[in-house]
Amino acid sequence: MPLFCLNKAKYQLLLLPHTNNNFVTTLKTKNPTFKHAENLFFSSFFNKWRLVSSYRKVGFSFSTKAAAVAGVSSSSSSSSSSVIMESEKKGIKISESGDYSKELGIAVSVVQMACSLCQRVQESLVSKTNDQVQSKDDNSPVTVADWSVQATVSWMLSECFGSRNISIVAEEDVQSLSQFDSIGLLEAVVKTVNECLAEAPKFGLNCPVRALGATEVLEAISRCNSTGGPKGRHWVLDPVDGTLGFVRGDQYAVALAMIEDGEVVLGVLGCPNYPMNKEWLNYHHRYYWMMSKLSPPTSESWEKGCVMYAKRGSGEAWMQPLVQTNTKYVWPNSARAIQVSLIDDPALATFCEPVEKANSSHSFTAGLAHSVGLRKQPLRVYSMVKYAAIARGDAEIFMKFARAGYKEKIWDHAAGVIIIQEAGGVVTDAGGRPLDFSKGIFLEGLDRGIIACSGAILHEKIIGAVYASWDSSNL
Ligand SMILES: Nc1ncnc2c1ncn2[C@@H]1O[C@H](COP(=O)(O)OS(=O)(=O)O)[C@@H](OP(=O)(O)O)[C@H]1O
Ligand SMILES: [Mg+2]
Repeated sequence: MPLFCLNKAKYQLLLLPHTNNNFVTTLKTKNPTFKHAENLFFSSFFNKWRLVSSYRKVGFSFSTKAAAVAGVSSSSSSSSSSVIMESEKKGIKISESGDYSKELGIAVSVVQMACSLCQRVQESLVSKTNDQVQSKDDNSPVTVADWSVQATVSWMLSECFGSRNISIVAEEDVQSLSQFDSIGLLEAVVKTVNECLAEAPKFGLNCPVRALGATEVLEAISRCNSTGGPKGRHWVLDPVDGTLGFVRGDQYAVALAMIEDGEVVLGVLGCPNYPMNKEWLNYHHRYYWMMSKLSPPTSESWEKGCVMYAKRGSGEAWMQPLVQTNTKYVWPNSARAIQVSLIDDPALATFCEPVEKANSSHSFTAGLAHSVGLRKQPLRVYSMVKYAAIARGDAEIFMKFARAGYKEKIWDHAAGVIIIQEAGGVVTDAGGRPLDFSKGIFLEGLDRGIIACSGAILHEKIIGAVYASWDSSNL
């Protein structure tokens, strides 16, 4: 590892991947049940259909195609919102019903803004010891970034589409922030939101005419109190997905999706620390951060950060680099198409899973991996960056098996699922059925766990292994 030879054993240890090899569990194989056969048939049909649409050459095509996906045109149309006017000037077409071009264009700009906010806050967390981390009721750390992103995205979407017309389902609630002993935190959030909104023109959006006050910020956060459901249009936001990764200076994501009549129709995933050199996904981002400080800042090997997006039924998913300081964002910002990996041999495939054992059973997935012949170490990555890794072709499988009783939330999956599907992959529950985003904030009816794969062959193998081993597992 010449890159890491700092002649200090300490550093070599630090640079070890934060993954363990747990390929030791052996499983008793059982015959598939009738339900298994039925679900395999279902998933196989579904997968083949997906596969047919995904087996095409995408390569590195640039801007014009990405622009077409988002409906970019030079046409203008009348609109009362100044933010929309600005978007139109940028070339984002006002969408007709079912087109979603305007929504996609604005969502991508807003996520770019949110990523820039998060980067600033995370830099300050990584470089100093922080007093910006709070405890939520469930003891997970919550940061200024969570609330600030939620306020910013909510304010921007309300400006663009009208606060009365908009339904937003988002992770954070306003309670702990509005308590009297949170004044310092609220001040920090208001400051962070205003700093971010002041930069809106750089992202082709309009900033408020004057800085927002605390009441307006709290209002913007609490406006995200929708519970979604089977009818109508709902935006779904995870302001900082992978809070643990964020506070540890590692991977996290800003995830924004749009659900219409229970179906995810748009997904935007900002991954500010996603390394363009995929090998770095194996390492704790803190070391990447440290190395990038040591080596020249212009070095291409440290290039990181992207926003991925997709629109339902387009059969295409796209990735833009993050907007750099002093650069103006111009849609579609050198977007390039992304596609899932074509590897279907388990021995060559990489599987991802949550870092925390508490969030997914590492021993069960190690057993599955062993039984289908996966040989590589699991890639443990925080947040929906795991979905991004599959969509970009950097890994082939993502598995999550939460403990019994835990209900998965729609904001932890919506954006990632549609991006993988449009990039040519398959996402289902462990019974082979599509995830149901129509039932409110939870993925109700989820069968055991979530399986996302680059293609049908690996997907069928994993689903088969789940059926074969579930009854003997202690899940
Ligand atoms: N007990 C339990 N079981 C399963 N899942 C849980 C659990 N608790 C939380 N969560 C949700 O998992 C989100 C983090 O998932 P990750 O895949 O990033 O997990 S990990 O941090 O890498 O371990 C995390 O999202 P964030 O809160 O945005 O970080 C939670 O929504
Ligand atoms: Mg989350």
